Amino acid sequence: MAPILQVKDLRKTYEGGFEALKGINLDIEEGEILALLGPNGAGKTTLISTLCGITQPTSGTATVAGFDIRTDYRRAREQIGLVPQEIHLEPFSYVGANLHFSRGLFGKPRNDALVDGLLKRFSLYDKRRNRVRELSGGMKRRVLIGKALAHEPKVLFLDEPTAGVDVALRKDMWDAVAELKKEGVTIILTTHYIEEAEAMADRVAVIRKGEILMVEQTSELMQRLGRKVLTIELREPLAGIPPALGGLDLELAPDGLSLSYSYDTRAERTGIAGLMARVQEAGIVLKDISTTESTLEEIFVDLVSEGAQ
Ligand SMILES: Nc1ncnc2c1ncn2[C@@H]1O[C@H](COP(=O)(O)OP(=O)(O)OP(=O)(O)O)[C@@H](O)[C@H]1O
Repeated sequence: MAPILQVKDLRKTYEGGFEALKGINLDIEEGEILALLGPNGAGKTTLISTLCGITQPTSGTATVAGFDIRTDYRRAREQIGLVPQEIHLEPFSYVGANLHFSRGLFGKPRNDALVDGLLKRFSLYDKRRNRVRELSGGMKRRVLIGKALAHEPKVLFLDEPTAGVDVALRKDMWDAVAELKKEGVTIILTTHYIEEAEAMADRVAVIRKGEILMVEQTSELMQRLGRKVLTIELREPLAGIPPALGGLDLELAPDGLSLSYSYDTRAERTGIAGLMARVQEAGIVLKDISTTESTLEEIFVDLVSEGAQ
C-alpha cells in the first residue's frame, strides 16, 4: 500500500530569504505514529503548516492519502486533522458547537453521535453546553483535539500536544493517542518531551535547521545509538581510580563508592570482560553490578550537538 503521507524534496524559503525547509523527504505509513523531534526553530511547525496548506511550499511535492497538497488542496486538507500549538478558540463559543462547526467547515453532515462520542472520549461531555472561557487550559486543549477529529480525518497532526500540560493530563493524552492509533489514525506529533516520543512513537524523525537528520524505528534508534553504562558498586570507597585500572574510560563517583564504565552496545568488543578481570586483579571487592541504557533524550542531545559541530 502506498504511504498515506508522501513528502518529496519539500522546500520552504520565507520572504526575506530564510530557508526553513531544505528538501524534506518523508514517507509515513497508514496507522503509524511518527514523532518529529527537533530543537526550537528546526522547522517542525513550518513542515506541519505546509502539509496542512497554511504555508505555501517554495518547491517540492507532498500528498496526503494520494491527494496533492497544492493541486488537490481541499481533498488533501480533508484528510488531515490539525491540533495547533497555540490555543485558538472563541471564548464565548460553546464546547459542543465547536466540534459541530468544525465538522461543518469540511462539508460533512451533522453527526450528533460522532460528536458526542468525541466529547465523551475527551471527558468534555458534561461541559458540552459550557462556554470555552469557562474551561481550564487542559480542557481547552482537549477541545482542540476533538475539533481536529470532528471531520474524521485519516491523519492527525499534533503540534506539541502536551506543552504546558500537567503530568496526569499528559498521560491521558498519550492514552487517547494510543486509542486513535488502534482505530487506524496516522499520527504525526512534534514534541520537546523526548520521553513522549519514546513512549508513543513507532518512528522518530530528527529535524534540525530545516533538514531531516534521520528517520528511524524508535527501538532501532535506541539500539543503534544507545550506549550502556555499567555501574560497579563497591564495598569500600576508593580515594581515586587505582593505577591497575588506568587507561580505561572509567568514572569514580564523588563518594568513591561506585565506578561507571560507558560502552557502545554496537561494538564487537565492549571491554567488559577485560575490565572485570582487572577489577578482580586489583583486589577491589564488588557489592553489585548494574547496567543502564541511554534514553532517547540523551541520544537526541548527542545527535543535535554532533550536527551543530
Ligand atoms: N513567517 C515566517 N517568516 C520568516 N521566518 C519564519 C516564519 N515562520 C517561521 N520562521 C523561521 O523558520 C524557522 C523554523 O521555524 P518553526 O516554527 O518551523 O520551528 P519549530 O521547529 O516549529 O520550532 P519550535 O520548536 O520553537 O516550535 C525559524 O528560524 C523561524 O524563525
